[in-house]
Amino acid sequence: MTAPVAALVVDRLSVTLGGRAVLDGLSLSAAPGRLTAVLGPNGAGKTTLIRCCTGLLSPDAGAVTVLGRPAGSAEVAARVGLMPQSTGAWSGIRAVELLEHLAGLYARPHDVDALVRRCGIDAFARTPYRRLSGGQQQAVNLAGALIGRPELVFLDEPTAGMDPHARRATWSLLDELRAAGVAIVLTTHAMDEAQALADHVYIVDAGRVSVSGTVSALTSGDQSLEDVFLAHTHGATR
Ligand SMILES: Nc1ncnc2c1ncn2[C@@H]1O[C@H](COP(=O)(O)OP(=O)(O)OP(=O)(O)O)[C@@H](O)[C@H]1O
Repeated sequence: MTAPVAALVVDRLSVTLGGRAVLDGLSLSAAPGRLTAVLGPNGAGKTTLIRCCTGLLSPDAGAVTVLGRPAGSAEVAARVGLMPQSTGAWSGIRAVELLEHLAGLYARPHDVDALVRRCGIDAFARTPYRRLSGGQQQAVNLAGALIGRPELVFLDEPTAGMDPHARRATWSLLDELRAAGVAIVLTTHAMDEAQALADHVYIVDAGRVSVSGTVSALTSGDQSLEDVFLAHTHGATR
């Protein structure tokens, strides 16, 4: 059996911002039907990595290949989803209007009503975005990332601010996406989340991968994933 083609290949990526090396030769990959977790302390470079992978930022060195094409190329833009940490000010638009607008950008989008129900946002789908709670905004942002049926989706701390019900509902949605063959790249500070969801984990520190592997390989012996994280990263934001 041949190995599945990688959905994402990040090859020795380097980015300098404000005179500082934010990414420093970082390499990783992600496969279809797998959830890849990128963990790291505040300021480790996770969001910068996602910005490079989605074509929002050009690296100083290295390459990112997304679905077989260079990151940011027009051919793959419609096949990739992004849930950023913050969407900025959507302001007065209602969730359902936002999703209808986004659906119009794709050739084969999900049905908005069905996605609204599946993401548990029906109760507040007609509330202006700025009036939503933090966790409700996260749920809308997740729906926005999925509306175009992406083959590869980047989720930057998708469950931050969600209550345990919403978090578990999101986990089950991610399981469904994975089973449907979607490649999921997720960042989180919740070690239990990474432990529960990830097929493969990359722990990033100061812009490079300090250790990687499956959860079971990383946590062999008595170590929890948090122990491994603490052992392979530095505490202070630099
Ligand atoms: N435009 C910029 N100019 C200068 N420095 C920047 C810029 N954008 C990001 N940085 C710096 O790059 C570093 C990495 O930021 P990044 O947002 O990628 O971290 P992160 O791993 O996502 O952190 P967190 O877990 O807190 O979200 C930080 O120190 C940040 O201050």
